[in-house]
Amino acid sequence: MKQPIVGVIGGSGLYDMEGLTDVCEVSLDTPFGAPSDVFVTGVLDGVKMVFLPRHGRGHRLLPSEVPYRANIHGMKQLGVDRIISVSAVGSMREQIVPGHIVIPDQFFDRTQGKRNGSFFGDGIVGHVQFADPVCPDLSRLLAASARAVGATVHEGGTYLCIEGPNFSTRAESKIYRSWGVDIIGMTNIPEARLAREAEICYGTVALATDYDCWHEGHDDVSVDAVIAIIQKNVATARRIIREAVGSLVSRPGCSCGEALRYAIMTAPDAIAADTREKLDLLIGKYL
Ligand SMILES: CSC[C@H]1O[C@H](OP(=O)(O)O)[C@H](O)[C@@H]1O
Ligand SMILES: Nc1ncnc2[nH]cnc12
Repeated sequence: MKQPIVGVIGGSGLYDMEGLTDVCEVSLDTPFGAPSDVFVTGVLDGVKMVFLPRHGRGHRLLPSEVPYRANIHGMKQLGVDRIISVSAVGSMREQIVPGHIVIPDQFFDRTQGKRNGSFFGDGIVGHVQFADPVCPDLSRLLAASARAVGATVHEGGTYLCIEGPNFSTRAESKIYRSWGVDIIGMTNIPEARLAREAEICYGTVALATDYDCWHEGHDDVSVDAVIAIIQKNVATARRIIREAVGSLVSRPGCSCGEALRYAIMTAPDAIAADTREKLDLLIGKYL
């Protein structure tokens, strides 16, 4: 049975993985361009790991500039079957206090079309199911792991993804709250879509860093406030990952690994050879 290979995509404040043994830096290219940075591979408590800082080391890439397709394709090339995303988010609810952990189970897309959230196109059409955008098994494990390390964790919740890079206006923030969202960030939606198309389980550990700008009793979100909370809590995120990795089972019950089985609309003989080659790693087994 295939042993799990766990990918971690580190967000704001998480630019490396501690505790890995057999560490290697892997620089790779993809049919979708260059990833955010080199991938760091290694072993954590006996489990193979692949780490990538989403914004690159030194935090060089805007949320809209992150090469999401290359990042997920690179993870797939390295055999990753589960991705843990770590992200800083604003809280849209009083009870989600900065420092708390949220494991979202829904996303709401408010990006503005500047990112490519699909591997399909160029003569091949596919539509994956996305009603439940995160892996339920991985997310349950992440929530249990967060509890196990003593974090205050909110299991479930809707992550609203804005384009950024600026934070929201107060009017936007109040309207988003009226929509019933729980947290706000700028990065997770294209990743989750692409991970589903790549048949990789995806789950998010969201660290609440601020109350955005809707809360009259708190300062409006600013980078220095976000960084201060992340610095206090990044160790918790690392402990959650370690705890989760230690409890992984090799075969989850979810259907993420078969997301493309009924998704491809294009007749196999209508797919051009170069498109077929470009997508071979993702769809080859179905053609
Ligand atoms: C530094 S606050 C805004 C920034 O932080 C979040 O990034 P990530 O999801 O990579 O942790 C948010 O989405 C913004 O990109
Ligand atoms: N308030 C906020 N809005 C968008 N992204 C964020 N990341 C952290 N806090 C955020």
